[in-house]
Amino acid sequence: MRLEIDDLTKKIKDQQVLDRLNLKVDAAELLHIVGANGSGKSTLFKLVVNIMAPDSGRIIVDAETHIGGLIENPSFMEDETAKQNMKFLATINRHYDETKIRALFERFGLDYDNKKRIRGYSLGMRQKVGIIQAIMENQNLILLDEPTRGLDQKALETFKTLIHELVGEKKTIIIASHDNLSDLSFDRILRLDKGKLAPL
Ligand SMILES: Nc1ncnc2c1ncn2[C@@H]1O[C@H](COP(=O)(O)OP(=O)(O)OP(=O)(O)O)[C@@H](O)[C@H]1O
Repeated sequence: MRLEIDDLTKKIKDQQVLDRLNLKVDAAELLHIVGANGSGKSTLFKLVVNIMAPDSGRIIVDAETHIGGLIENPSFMEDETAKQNMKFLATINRHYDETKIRALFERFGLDYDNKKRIRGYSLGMRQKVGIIQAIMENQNLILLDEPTRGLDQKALETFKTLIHELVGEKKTIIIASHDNLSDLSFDRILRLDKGKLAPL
């Protein structure tokens, strides 16, 4: 796993969202990026997963980096079930591990065989499915944008336990949020402000 960001710049509609931003992430690091609404957290993640192009600067990832991401509101095929969505998403990389996914659904109190369409899922349920798809293929760089949004207390505990397990498995995890998630033991906390990352 390697992630290095050099002088990344992105303007959206005349707003300088990212301004020569630099970041070097260590393998197995648990990193927290804190930023106010609109500070550019989602934009940064979109650039890292390459669904948006920077104006300048570069993002270096190596061939061993397999990224899993929950960015903004997780989007799914709304008229399909959770299982159909997971199968589809995993098929892109041919890593469909039903036993693992089923266990993750159970931990979050979701029924993997529920025939309900994703359209009928609550915000918290969607968020859980979004977290699961970001980790279900053993991804080694996990980007989570406001992952705790909509989660109830029980789901929050499950989420924290899961993060600790992933840290134990030496996964590199970046969590972006507007508030501080103080009960996760982050290796580093950075603030995104005025387009740049700085120590909190
Ligand atoms: N598609 C778009 N059209 C217009 N403006 C956009 C678009 N995407 C992002 N922006 C603007 O870019 C800035 C950064 O947005 P971004 O979503 O990256 O912030 P964020 O830190 O993730 O915010 P939040 O915490 O509210 O999710 C905001 O000012 C936003 O209004």
